[in-house]
Amino acid sequence: MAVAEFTPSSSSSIIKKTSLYSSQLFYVSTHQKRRFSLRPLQKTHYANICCSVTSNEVQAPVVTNDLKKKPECFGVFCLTYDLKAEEETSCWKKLINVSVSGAAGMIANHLLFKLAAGEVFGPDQPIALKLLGSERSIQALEGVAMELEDSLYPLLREVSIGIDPYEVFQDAEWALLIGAKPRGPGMERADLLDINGQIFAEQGKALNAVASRNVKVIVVGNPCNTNALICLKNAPDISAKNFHALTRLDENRAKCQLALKAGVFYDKVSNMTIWGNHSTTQVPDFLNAKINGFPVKEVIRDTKWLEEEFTEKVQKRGGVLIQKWGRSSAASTAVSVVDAIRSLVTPTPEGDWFSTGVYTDGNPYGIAEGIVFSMPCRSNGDGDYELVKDVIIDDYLRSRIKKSEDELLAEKRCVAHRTGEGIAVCDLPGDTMLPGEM
Ligand SMILES: NC(=O)c1ccc[n+]([C@@H]2O[C@H](COP(=O)([O-])OP(=O)(O)OC[C@H]3O[C@@H](n4cnc5c(N)ncnc54)[C@H](O)[C@@H]3O)[C@@H](O)[C@H]2O)c1
Repeated sequence: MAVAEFTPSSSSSIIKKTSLYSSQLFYVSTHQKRRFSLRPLQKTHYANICCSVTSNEVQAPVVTNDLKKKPECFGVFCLTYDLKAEEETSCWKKLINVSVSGAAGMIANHLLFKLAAGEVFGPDQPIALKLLGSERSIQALEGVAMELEDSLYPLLREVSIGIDPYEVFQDAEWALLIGAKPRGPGMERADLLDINGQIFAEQGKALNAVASRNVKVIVVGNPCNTNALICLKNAPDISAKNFHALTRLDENRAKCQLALKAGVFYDKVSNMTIWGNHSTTQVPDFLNAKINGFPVKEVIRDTKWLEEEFTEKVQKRGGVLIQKWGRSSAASTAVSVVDAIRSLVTPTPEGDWFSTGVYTDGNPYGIAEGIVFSMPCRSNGDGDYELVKDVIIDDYLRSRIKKSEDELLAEKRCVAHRTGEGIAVCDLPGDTMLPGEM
C-alpha cells in the first residue's frame, strides 16, 4: 500500500516561481541552483514595477530602467505604464504569504482565485501564493499557476509551486492545508488516519521549522480535526491556538436548512454552532442558534424536526450532494474556507459567533482537553479568537457533544504514534466519516 503520494525531500524538490516583480517565469531547482526563463510573462504594467516594502505599507511603485530594458518585458506592456498605478498601489498593505497544499485539487481550484481576487483578505492586501502539490500533481500545479497568471490579478504579486513543504511553507502567514489522500476502496478508516497522519505530521514539522511564528493554519483535508491535532502536535513552537479544522461548511449548511424551514433568507440565521468532529457525529446546535434574533425553538416549534431531520440533514448533506453531483463539494467548501478566514480577520458582529475546530485546552464547556473540537468562537479581527462563554448546554446537546468527543478521543488514540503520545491503539467507533468527503 502506498503510504503517501508525497515524500519530502529538499534535495529533489523543484520550485517554480512566477514573480510579477521580475516579470519572469522561471524554475528554481534547489539541486542545480539555476534559473531559466520559460517564456516571457505577458502582463500589464504590474510586470515592470517594483514595490519596496515598509513596515506596514507597500510604497509607491517605481519603474526601473533595468527592468524596462529586460528582453522579457516587451511590447505594449513596457510602453503603456500608467503612472496612476503608483497611486493605486501606494496604499496597499504589506505583502502576505499564503501557502496552500493540495493546490491542484478541486477545492483549491475555486479557492485560489478568490484569494487572488482579494475576496478573502481585502482589496488592499497584495498576496504571494505558494502552492504545494504532490509529485503526481506537479504538472497540474503548473497549469494552475498558468491560469493564475492569465487572470491578471493586480493583488497577486507572486506565485510559486513545489512539492517540498519546507520550501513552500517558508515564511507562511497563512497555511491552508487542503491536500490529503482520499480513502481508497476497501481502505479501513484507521489506515486513512495513519496515511493522512503521516502527511500532516510532516507538514506540522515543516511549519514549525520555516513558517512565520504567527502562522494561522486551517486544515481542510480529512479527517480534518485529527489531522489538525497531528499538525499542531508536530509544531511545538507555534501556538496550538493557531490551528483550525474547517467546520464552516457544516455551519453554512446548518444555517441554510434553518432558513429554509423558517421561510427566511439565510442572513437572518445567526449564532450557529457546529460542535465536535467534521463527521456524522457533528452536532448542529439549534438550541443557541437564532433566527431574526430569536431563539430557533421559538421560531421553529417542531422539536422532532429539529432533533431528527435537521440534525441528520446537516450531518449527511455531503453524501447527498455526491449522489447528485457525482463528486464531493468543492465550490461550497472553498467558500467556507473564505468565510473561515474572514471570520478571523474581521471583527465578529456584536452578539454573533462562528464555528471552527480548535484545540480544546482551557475550554469552558467541560469538553476533554487535548483534541481539536468545533466550538463557538469570536474574533476581534486580528487573526486570533476567543471561545464564547455564554451558551446554553442542555441534556440533549450534552449527550450529542459527548458522542463526538468520544469519537475524537478514539481517533486521537489511533494516531498516538503521530502525535508523540505513545503507541497507537485503534478502537474506533462506527464509521462516521462524512459520505462523499472521504
Ligand atoms: N473540512 C471540510 O469541510 C471538507 C469539505 C470537503 C472536502 N474536504 C477534504 O478536503 C480534501 C481535498 O479535497 P479536494 O476535493 O480538493 O480533493 P482533490 O483530490 O481534488 O485534491 C487533493 C489534491 O491534494 C494533492 N495531495 C495529496 N497529497 C498531498 C500532499 N501530501 N501534499 C500536497 N498535496 C497533496 C493531490 O495530488 C490532489 O491534487 C479531502 O481530504 C476532502 O475530504 C474537507
